[in-house]
Amino acid sequence: MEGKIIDGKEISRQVKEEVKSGVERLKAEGMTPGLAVILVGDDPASAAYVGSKERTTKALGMHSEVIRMDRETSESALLDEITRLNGDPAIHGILVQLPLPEQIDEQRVIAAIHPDKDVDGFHPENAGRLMAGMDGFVPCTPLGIMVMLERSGVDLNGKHAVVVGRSNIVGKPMAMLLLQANATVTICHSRTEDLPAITRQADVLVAAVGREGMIGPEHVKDGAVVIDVGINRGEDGKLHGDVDFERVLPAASSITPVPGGVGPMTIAMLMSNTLKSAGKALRESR
Ligand SMILES: NC(=O)C1=CN([C@@H]2O[C@H](COP(=O)(O)OP(=O)(O)OC[C@H]3O[C@@H](n4cnc5c(N)ncnc54)[C@H](OP(=O)(O)O)[C@@H]3O)[C@@H](O)[C@H]2O)C=CC1
Ligand SMILES: Nc1nc(=O)c2c([nH]1)NC[C@@H]1CN(c3ccc(C(=O)N[C@@H](CCC(=O)O)C(=O)O)cc3)C=[N+]21
Repeated sequence: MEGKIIDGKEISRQVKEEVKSGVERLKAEGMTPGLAVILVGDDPASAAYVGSKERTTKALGMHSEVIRMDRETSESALLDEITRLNGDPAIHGILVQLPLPEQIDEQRVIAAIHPDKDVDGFHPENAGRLMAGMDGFVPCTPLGIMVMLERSGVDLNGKHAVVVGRSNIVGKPMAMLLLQANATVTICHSRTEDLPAITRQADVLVAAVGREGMIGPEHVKDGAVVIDVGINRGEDGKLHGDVDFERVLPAASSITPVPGGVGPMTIAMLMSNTLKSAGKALRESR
């Protein structure tokens, strides 16, 4: 049983330590990495994530700017703010917290962020770079999962990885990274027929759906590695994953918990991407 639960909190702590050292090295060269986060509206969950990003940014010695905009903000006012941040030399990363209110077109907003400051990796240029195997920003959640797998000694070479979910921010980039690591990859979604038959083939199963406990023991092969991306607020007021943790645990060779799994890695990789952006800006200024 020992070591079976992949400790995302601990691995994220290590990544953040490494980022902190990198920030100190850049500062010694006169460069302070800066991250801007835009929050539109006052959804409590979004506000909590933004608060935690702000605290972490500062704790690692980086410059943090949080822009809070009214729920009724127009798309053009948000685009103006992004244009200003695109031109601000103190800002190396721009994150617009999703979801956005319905009067604002998410795709247009994402496309307005300069690709070199797109630390979320959501811009179509960065999505294309990932698909083409070129350097660029990789979305933080799938990138964090790759770091967790590496540091837990999971070998992906030739293994069957099954990703449940095909969003642009989690499922699709996750599948691409697993493919790059030489896994054989299957992507499942809401139209998939006989989901358990496919997920039971997985050596590595990634659940990124947003339905509490939808992955049960009948979905999991003995000895599989199970990664739970889902963040669902349960009726008990607590956070739950997409995986029915207690019932899947016996079959899994290793498994990530919620909370304390993928979530903390997402923030750590956001910090890592911001450091990477600032490092690139410094090199290009020379
Ligand atoms: N831990 C973290 O850091 C993060 C966690 N999350 C969490 O991860 C989860 C997924 O996020 P996100 O990708 O943005 O969500 P989306 O809602 O964008 O995507 C969900 C995906 O799940 C698929 N799906 C829905 N129902 C089923 C089903 N019954 N069987 C199989 N597939 C299904 C959908 O299929 P279709 O395309 O056909 O509709 C879709 O592709 C959420 O709980 C979210 O909160 C997200 C980001 C970061
Ligand atoms: N532009 C944008 N980029 C994002 O990366 C982004 C976003 N919008 N919108 C929302 C989702 C969700 N997301 C999470 C980040 C951290 C935790 C996290 O740290 N979770 C902790 C628990 C936190 C708690 O207790 O509330 C954990 O799982 O242990 C969860 C979810 C980033 N997202």
